[in-house]
Amino acid sequence: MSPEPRPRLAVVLFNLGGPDSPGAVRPFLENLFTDPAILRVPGFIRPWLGRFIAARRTKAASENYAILGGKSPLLELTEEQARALEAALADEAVEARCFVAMRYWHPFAEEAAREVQAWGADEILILPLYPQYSTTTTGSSVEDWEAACARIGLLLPTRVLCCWHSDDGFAKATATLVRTAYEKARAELPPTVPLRILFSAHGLPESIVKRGDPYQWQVERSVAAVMERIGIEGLDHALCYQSRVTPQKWIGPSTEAALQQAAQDRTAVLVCPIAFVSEHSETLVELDVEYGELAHKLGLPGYFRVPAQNSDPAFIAALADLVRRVRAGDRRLCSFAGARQCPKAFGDCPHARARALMTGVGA
Ligand SMILES: C=CC1=C(C)c2cc3[nH]c(cc4nc(cc5[nH]c(cc1n2)c(C)c5CCC(=O)O)C(CCC(=O)O)=C4C)c(C)c3C=C
Ligand SMILES: [Fe+2]
Ligand SMILES: [Fe+2]
Repeated sequence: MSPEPRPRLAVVLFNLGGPDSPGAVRPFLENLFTDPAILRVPGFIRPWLGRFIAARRTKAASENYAILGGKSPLLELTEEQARALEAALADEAVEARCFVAMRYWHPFAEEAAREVQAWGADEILILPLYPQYSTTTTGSSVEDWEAACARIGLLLPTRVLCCWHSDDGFAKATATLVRTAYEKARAELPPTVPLRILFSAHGLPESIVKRGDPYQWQVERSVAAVMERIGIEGLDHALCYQSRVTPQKWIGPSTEAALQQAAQDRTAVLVCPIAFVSEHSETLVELDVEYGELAHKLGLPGYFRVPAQNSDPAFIAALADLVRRVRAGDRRLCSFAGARQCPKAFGDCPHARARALMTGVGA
């Protein structure tokens, strides 16, 4: 007798996406800057203002992607994570397959949703590759996914993992990467030179945080969780924010200011990306090239970087564990069935409040 077929679980990984050729840079930026979660201006101005900002940003962004061979490595790396996660979930009571849905470039949510439909999934689990919830990232992708599913008539039981900023597996895997890089940097530095861990997160306009976006608070929680797992008493560390791309006031301190502070303190730095789990232009160009040059100009006694998690086995195991726990209904995770109901487990996810503030709907 052949065994009962296992129910099919589609795990959908959300990420931001990036251009796959030099010609894609401008339309990718147009998609990004016309997203109402990113450009919060009245709807009638957004299309032209978004396109205008995108046009102005195209040259600088193209120069960055040119360093990476004219395209972002994000899709390839996210696909690798998807395959590794699938392998880690191979022995489950469900048959799990991972799909990638990007927000601003291919494969868009609708392309991913069609693949899920064609595969014949029985249930869906949304796993954003953003550890911290922001209305500009996970929030925007969830809206986009729901709209895509409605368009193609994909109506399946769906669980959404809202955020995993302090997850034990994520924090431990990251702490191991930090410790390894720390020991390597320490070995290269003279013993008298101090070394500071600089956690660098993607910035956000301050107005978005003031309207209730929980991202900054969750980033702080991630830093605390990783530091706790590193477990070395009194380790010098600081948090800063990179990638400001609009003239408004963004949350700080900026990564530039943190490097200036390190120069004043005559300390070397080990930069650790804390809001990205894959390498892309903001790690490989902004951190490695631009801030590396700035560190050199400022005369820092050393500049090192912790690699992003990518498909690090401990990190993939942490993602697999999250998938299992969300399916099992672990109330300690902030997951929800249907984007408009967040249980605010542990009271530590102000995500539902953020949604209400953004959309006027909800909690
Ligand atoms: C107002 C603009 C932006 C906000 C707010 C923002 C939030 C935000 N973004 C990420 C993660 C990524 N951003 C990436 C690229 C990217 N982001 C912006 C603008 C905002 N992001 C731009 C204009 C770009 C394009 C690159 C550039 O012009 O410099 C990427 C992908 C990059 C790649 O190489 O593929 C990621 C990932 C987070 C986590 C976040 C807020 C929490
Ligand atoms: Fe961004
Ligand atoms: Fe939530």
